[in-house]
Amino acid sequence: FCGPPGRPPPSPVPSEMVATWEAISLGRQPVPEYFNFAHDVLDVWSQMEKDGHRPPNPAFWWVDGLGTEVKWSFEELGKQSRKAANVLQGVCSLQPGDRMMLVLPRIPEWWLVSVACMRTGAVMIPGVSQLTEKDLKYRLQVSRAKIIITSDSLVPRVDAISADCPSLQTKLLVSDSNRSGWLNFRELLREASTEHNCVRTKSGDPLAIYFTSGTTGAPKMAEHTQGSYSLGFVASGRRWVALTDSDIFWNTTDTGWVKAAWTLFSAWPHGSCIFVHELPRVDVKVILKTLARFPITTLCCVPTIFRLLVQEDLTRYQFQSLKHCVTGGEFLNPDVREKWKSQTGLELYEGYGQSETVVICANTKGENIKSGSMGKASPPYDVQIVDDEGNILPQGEEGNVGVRIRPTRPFCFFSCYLNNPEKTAAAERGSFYITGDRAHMDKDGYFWFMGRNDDVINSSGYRIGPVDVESALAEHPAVLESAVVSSPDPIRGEVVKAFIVLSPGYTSRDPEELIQELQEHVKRVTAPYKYPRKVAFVSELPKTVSGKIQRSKLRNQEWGR
Ligand SMILES: Nc1ncnc2c1ncn2[C@@H]1O[C@H](COP(=O)(O)OP(=O)(O)OP(=O)(O)O)[C@@H](O)[C@H]1O
Repeated sequence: FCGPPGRPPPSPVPSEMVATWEAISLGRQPVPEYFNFAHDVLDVWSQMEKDGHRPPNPAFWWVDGLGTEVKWSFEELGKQSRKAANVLQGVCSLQPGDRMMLVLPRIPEWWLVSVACMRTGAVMIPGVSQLTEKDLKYRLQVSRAKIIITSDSLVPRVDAISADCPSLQTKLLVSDSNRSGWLNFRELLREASTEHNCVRTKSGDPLAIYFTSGTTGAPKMAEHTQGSYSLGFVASGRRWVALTDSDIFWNTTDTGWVKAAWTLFSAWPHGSCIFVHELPRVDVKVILKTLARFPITTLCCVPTIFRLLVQEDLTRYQFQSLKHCVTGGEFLNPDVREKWKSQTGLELYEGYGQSETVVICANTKGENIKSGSMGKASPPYDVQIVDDEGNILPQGEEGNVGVRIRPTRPFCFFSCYLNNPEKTAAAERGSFYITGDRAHMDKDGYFWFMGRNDDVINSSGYRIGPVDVESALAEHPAVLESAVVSSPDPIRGEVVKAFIVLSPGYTSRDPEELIQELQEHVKRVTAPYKYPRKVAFVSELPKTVSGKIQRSKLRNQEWGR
């Protein structure tokens, strides 16, 4: 079933088919020379659906919270995405290998266009709707994207810079109204043919480009291949996300982040349904009501959202079908996991990875969870703690999280930072790719995250990971959330400073007294040298649109950078 397009796909038994993909995903079988997710996965599921080999739940289920719903079977998804592919190849003249920027809110067209890119062999470059004119110009210029597809809100920003982007030939708008200089995607889709021959892509052909967030210089373009993403999530989709063809999986992520692609490539190989709520902004009440109202079986949110969810009285909600919850993208405080578990009876499985990779570590279903650890290495990755030269460090020692890339680079890995051989080389030390994160591994192979390289605090010779201090603070009822960073100190060089958002009910406490209480609390629950010598109460923490705490902003503020 990895054969060329054109031939009707055979209809194997789902379990056999998924087992083959999983064996490839685990590195136990070679990656086929040719692979195209739309043809080799989605169209095969469509056939199995027709043959009655799949439960009747949709492949895609979108709600806007106002009563509008879109439900597609694999067959309907196939039909609509073939129409979309015809729009891209026809009026937009997109050729295989051409790049397309995809900046849409959580609307069904994001999934359609992603699949249409696969069908046409185009390379998608997802981005978030918060991109400024400057961000858009930079991304369009360096990627030389030929098309951008977006919605109304971004039109003025794109129009303001498109004259400076010579490669940009077509602007596609997803809207019910028309704009001068823009093609209307919805109108074109309505007219398009449902007949389309999927392009025969090689597994090594590019599939997607993700811009890194650019914490250390200009954002870099991490390129993934067809094989990397299409097959790289099958194993973690089953082991970490525990997906089957009867599951309905909701990940609240923004479409511009890798997590949206992670979800797509985890869920659909298993025949699961991807559930989407338009969710224009994060609203915990909406999330809880949605979980109660729809038969969602599997949930993924960033830890920040779980931190907010556990502040609510969860016993007021009955989640009719929820049975498996995963999180990742930043550190999960053990306290949050325990509160979620005690209130819902559900375990929270943490995973760890990057835009450059698939899942690096995870707490998989059925394995013992060590609270505070991000789990064990996710095969086929060989993950080790290494020094700055790439030498493997002894168990328990803190170092860089490294993924082995020599003698064999895992297939499920970014190919390079495009146009940036220096940065690509700089991320490699010896036989390892260096993630930029610090951690240690215990004797059982569990990884314990300490912080990003830049976030680790060095105070009087002690190295302190911010997440340890934040987790200790999280155990105090006064703390809603916190961010811990280094702050200059004339004697110690740098000291630990905690920025704390107080829980409701604690805001009227005497600040000096509360600071002392919190400092004593941290000294009690973790090594005393880690306690925050400086504390500031704030109303909110700076976060990325994906909800991650931006410690670098607070640190720069402290150091006057
Ligand atoms: N489970 C986890 N625990 C702790 N940190 C995590 C976890 N999962 C992901 N991360 C953090 O998120 C990073 C990867 O995130 P992503 O690729 O989205 O880039 P980003 O957050 O935009 O960061 P960058 O600034 O490096 O571009 C990891 O390197 C790690 O620092």
